[in-house]
Parts: sequence; structure tokens; C-alpha cells
Amino acid sequence: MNKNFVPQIPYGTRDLLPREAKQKRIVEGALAQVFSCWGYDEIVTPTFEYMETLAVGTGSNIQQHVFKFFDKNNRILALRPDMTTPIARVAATRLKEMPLPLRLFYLTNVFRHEQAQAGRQCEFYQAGVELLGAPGPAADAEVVALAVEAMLEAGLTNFQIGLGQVDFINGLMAESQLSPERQQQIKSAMVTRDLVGLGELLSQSGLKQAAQELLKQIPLLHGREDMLSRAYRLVSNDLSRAALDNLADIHKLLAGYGVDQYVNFDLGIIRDFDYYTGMVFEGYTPGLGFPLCGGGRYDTMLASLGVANPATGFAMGIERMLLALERQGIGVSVQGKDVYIAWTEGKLAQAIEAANQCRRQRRRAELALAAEPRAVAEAVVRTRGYEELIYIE
Ligand SMILES: N[C@@H](Cc1c[nH]c[nH+]1)C(=O)O
Repeated sequence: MNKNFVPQIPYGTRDLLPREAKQKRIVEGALAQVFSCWGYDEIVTPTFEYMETLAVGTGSNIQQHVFKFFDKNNRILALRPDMTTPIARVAATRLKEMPLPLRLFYLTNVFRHEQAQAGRQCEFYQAGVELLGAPGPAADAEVVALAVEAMLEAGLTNFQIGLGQVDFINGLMAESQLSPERQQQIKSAMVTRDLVGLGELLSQSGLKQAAQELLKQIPLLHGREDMLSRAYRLVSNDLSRAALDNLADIHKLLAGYGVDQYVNFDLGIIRDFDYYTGMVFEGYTPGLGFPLCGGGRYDTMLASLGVANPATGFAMGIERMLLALERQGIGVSVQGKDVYIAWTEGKLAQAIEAANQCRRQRRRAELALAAEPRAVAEAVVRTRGYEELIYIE
């Protein structure tokens, strides 16, 4: 074997060492608990699916980030870039006879080819929910309120949700009568908040100055209720105005949930998945340059998969949550092991008995695998942070 061989892991992947794995499990445990308290049931789907399924509703922004490969029959497979499409597939097929609404949650890994950095890897973990078969603001408000609750439960206190509505922009785009390609370019500039690029696109668009100014303002339209009234006066088309009414309705319900202090309006939010058809939202926290969670309403995806049903949901990035907690000095406390059991020559059987007893009492006990002097065992306990030494002699 080549002595210089240093095994590497693929670009954009990470090992979660025991401490991080423990923190991840603690946060995921807390999230699973909240989701199930809100009536959501866990679902598990395959890590990879046929590309044609995953392509439904994702759009080109995401498709260029999908990992693809072939099966033996040359069908194109892909690693899931999110859980929304796989869950919609299950809902439209195996769960299609179930009474609606369906409330499902997941804790799992997803894959997107990204420029890797802290908090953004090609394989990452998401916790999320999908609420299927429910139209209207009540379902959207439930999902946003649950996202707030989930963040609080994970231990975060300083965060804000930005609430937007894709029809606000859609109404303006329809009014503009620009070509679909041009509309897409403008939306992409808005997704990345590339204000300079947006300005250039608009100046080349041939739109009247007033229409250009209005579109340029969209990324800046964020704030509390008064911003909604301001936006209402800026637009005159029905679609954009209905979008604003919808946001006001959702916001009223969020006040009922007691979470409205965490929510602002942000009409510039356009998510990178194409499947959104209504309310969209993103959660932000200081010190993290990207959203912690995001989601929204997607009412046409299930029809493309076979059963027409409205739906709404969100997902939260687990690594991002852990990073945010760490950066804000909110440690996820990871418990050490309780007992170290060491033994002198000939006493292994008794040591095993002692370990059995501890474990029956749900104490975390680690058993030495070779005899060692008491002084060595004491040093192990000190350096590895056990609560107690049981020394069998
Ligand atoms: N799947 C979306 C979040 C979402 C869930 N449901 C609706 N949207 C994402 O990964 O960003």
C-alpha cells in the first residue's frame, strides 16, 4: 500500500465527531418532540429517487445543484435535494386515501452541490414538516408558528422570521409583460439580492421608469404592518393586492399563537425552489449569513404527482442551528459518561457484572478491556471526565 495515502472525504461532506453527533441528536430529539406535540407523524423516504420525480417543481435553480447518477438500466437517479418533493410523491401515491390534512415531519440528510463553507455543505441535515391537503391562512400560520416554536425549543431566542408572498412579485411580473426568460433573470437577481444586477436588468428591460422603480424597491420592502399598507398603495393589480391581504390574514393568526413578535414582512423573499405558490418565509439569526429555516405554500406540486392538493411546510438546517447556537454562546450541553469500570488481573467477570448493573440503571458505563492498576484508572477518569470510578480488585 502507498504509505503516503491519506484518505479524504468528498468535497462538501463532513464527519460529525462524537461531540457534534451528540449535539445533533439532542437538537433533533427536541425538534421531533415539538413536531409530534403539534400532531405531526414522522416519515422516512429513500435517499435517492428517480430524477424525473425530483424534477417536479424544483426548477432549474435547484436542478443544477442535484447529484445525479445511473441505475443498472440507465435510468437517471438523484440524491434528494430536499424532502418536500419525496413527501409529496408519497402523499400523492401511497397515502392518497388518507383523510386530509396530513401532517408529516422528517429529520434527515439532503444533498445539494454547493460552494462549501461553515453552515453550507453538499450533504446536510434538515428537520421539517409538511402539512398536506390544507388551503388557507390557518395552515400557513400553523407552519410558521411551528417554525418559531421549533427554534425556541432548539434553544435559540434571538431570531426573526421574514414573511413574504410570491404572488406579490408574480402580479407585478404579469403586469410588466416581460418575456418569461427576462422575468426569471429578474427573479434570480432578487433571490440572490443582487441589487446592482437587478438594476442593470431593469434598465435593459424596456419597462417604463415607474415600473422599473417599483421592481427595484421590492427587495427593500420589509417591515411591520405599516409596510404592508405602504406596499398596498404601491401596486394596483389584483394578484399583488390579494397576496398582501393573505399576509395580513396569516399575521393576524400568528398574533393568536403569540409569536408575532418574531415575524416581520419581507416582500423580497423569493425562495430558490420554483414550487412555491403563496406565502413564503425564512428565519434569520444574527451572525449567520444565510437562513436558518425556510418554507412556504406549494399548491400545484401534488397535482403534478397525481393528486391535486394544496400544501405548505418548512425545513430547518440542523448544522446551521448548531452553528448559530455555538456562535451565540448557547451551548448544547452534552453529558459525559457516568462511570468508568476498571479491574485488576483476574477480575473481568466481576467487572462485567458491575457494568451490567450500572447499565440496567441507565447509567452510562464504560468497561476497561484490560486489567490496569488503580492509578492508571484514576488518571483515565480525570482526563476523560467520568463522574465515578468503580475499581474491582
Ligand atoms: N424543502 C424546502 C423547505 C420546505 C418545506 N416545505 C415547503 N418548503 C427547503 O429545503 O428549503
